[in-house]
Amino acid sequence: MYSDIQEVLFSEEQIQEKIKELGEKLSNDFEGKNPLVICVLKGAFIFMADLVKQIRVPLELDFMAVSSYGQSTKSSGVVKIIKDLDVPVEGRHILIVEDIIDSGLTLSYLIDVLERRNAKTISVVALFNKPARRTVELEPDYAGYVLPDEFIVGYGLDYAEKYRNLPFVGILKPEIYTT
Ligand SMILES: O=P(O)(O)OC[C@H]1O[C@H](OP(=O)(O)OP(=O)(O)O)[C@H](O)[C@@H]1O
Ligand code: HPA
Ligand SMILES: [Mg+2]
Repeated sequence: MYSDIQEVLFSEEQIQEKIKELGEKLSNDFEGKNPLVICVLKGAFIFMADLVKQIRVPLELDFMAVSSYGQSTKSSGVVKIIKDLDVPVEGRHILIVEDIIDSGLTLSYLIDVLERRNAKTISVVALFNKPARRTVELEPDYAGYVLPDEFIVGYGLDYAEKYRNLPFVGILKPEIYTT
């Protein structure tokens, strides 16, 4: 598994440092709002777990599973809801927790769904941002690291469902996905 990685981009320690900063900002901005924090599965599961521990105001959690990449390193362009939320979002302050914004298709689809369900406010926190690949205009309200135009894995992010359990984030060797 480790030998499939070409380069480590962000260590476990660097990621935790960034999450602390994000948690501090979010704690200030969501004071008194009892936000519904939505984890976009599967990719965001580790980020969500680490982030909420750094948000020091009352909040509620829910989970939604969406998928558009499947076995590929490029978006299929079709975002499918695999698991929907358990609770209504009407009138709620929503914080969407994403691991990565790449083409932007997943988030723009999710924001549209939540707007139609009459959420009061919708904010987005994304640990990684790959602006070079955007096909729809969209920026996170809270952003961690900007990425080069490379396919990354680890810390929840997969290629064909593998590598999610790497504690760091790295660039996958191109021969892994081109063979
Ligand atoms: O901005 P985009 O181009 O839409 O890419 C970002 C989305 O793609 C990945 O999900 P994926 O469809 O791979 O599902 P997964 O989280 O289960 O891996 C990732 O976790 C984001 O949710
Ligand atoms: N890696 C893993 N999953 C992804 C990526 C990426 O670079 N972009 C969108 N989903
Ligand atoms: Mg994926």
